[in-house]
Amino acid sequence: MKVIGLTGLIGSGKTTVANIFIRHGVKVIDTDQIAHDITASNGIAIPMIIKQFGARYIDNSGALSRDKMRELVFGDESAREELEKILHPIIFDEVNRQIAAFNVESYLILMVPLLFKSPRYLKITSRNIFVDCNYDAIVSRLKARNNFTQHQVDNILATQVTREKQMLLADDIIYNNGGIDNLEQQVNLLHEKYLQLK
Ligand SMILES: CC(C)(COP(=O)(O)OP(=O)(O)OC[C@H]1O[C@@H](n2cnc3c(N)ncnc32)[C@H](O)[C@@H]1O)[C@@H](O)C(=O)NCCC(=O)NCCS
Ligand SMILES: Nc1ncnc2c1ncn2[C@@H]1O[C@H](COP(=O)(O)OP(=O)(O)OP(=O)(O)O)[C@@H](O)[C@H]1O
Repeated sequence: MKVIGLTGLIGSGKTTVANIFIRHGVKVIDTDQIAHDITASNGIAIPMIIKQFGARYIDNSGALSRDKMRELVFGDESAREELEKILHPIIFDEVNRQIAAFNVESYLILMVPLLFKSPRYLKITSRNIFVDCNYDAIVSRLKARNNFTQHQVDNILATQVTREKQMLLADDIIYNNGGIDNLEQQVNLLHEKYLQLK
C-alpha cells in the first residue's frame, strides 16, 4: 500500500481535492480532522490544554475555543510550539493507527497541512501533492468561508512553508486558482497514475 501526502497553504483547497479522491473510493486520512476530534468536548487533548494554557481556552461545552486559540498561536510562536507539542504526537499516533486499520490494497491519501515541515510524515509518504492556490484567491475564499481579515490570513500564512518552496518540494501539483471543474480532471489523472504505482 502506498501513502500519498496531500498538502497546501491554508484555504488552498485540500479538503475540496480530498473529497474528489473520496468519490473515487480512495481512503483519506485528514490530520485537521483528527486535530478537531481530539480537541472536541471530552477530547483527549483537553486536560493537557487546560494545564498548559488555562481553562479560559475551553468553551462552555468543554471543547477547545478555536477562535481564542487561533488568535493566540498565530501571533505568538512559543504558544504555537506549546500547542503543537501537545497535539502533534497524538495526531501522529492516530494517523498510524488509521493507516494500519485501513488495510488498503492500492493507495491512500494522507492530508497534512504542515507536511513539508514534518519529516516523520515525509518518511511515510511515497509521493506528495501540493494544492496550489494564489494569494488573492486564498484571501477571498477565507474571507467568504471564515470571515477572516487579510491580516488574520497573513499571520497564518507567515507560519507556513512558502508557496514557492512547497512547489519545489512537491512531486505532483494540483492547480486550484480557477473553477472547480478543472480540479476534477487533474485529480482523475493523478488517481489513474497512483493506481499504477509499484
Ligand atoms: C489554532 C487552531 C485551534 C485554529 O483552529 P481552526 O479551526 O481555525 O483551524 P483548523 O484546525 O481547522 O486548521 C485550518 C488550517 O489552519 C492551518 N494550521 C493549523 N494548525 C497550524 C499550525 N500549527 N501551523 C500553521 N498552520 C496551521 C492549516 O492550514 C490548516 O489546514 C488549530 O488550527 C490547531 O489546533 N492547530 C494546531 C494543530 C495543528 O498543527 N494542526 C495541523 C494538522 S497536524
Ligand atoms: N476552485 C475553487 N473555486 C471556488 N471556491 C473554492 C475552490 N476550491 C476551494 N474553494 C472554497 O475555498 C474554501 C477553502 O477550500 P478547502 O476547505 O477545500 O481548503 P483547505 O485547504 O482544506 O482549507 P484549510 O486549510 O482551512 O483546512 C472552501 O470554502 C471551498 O469551498
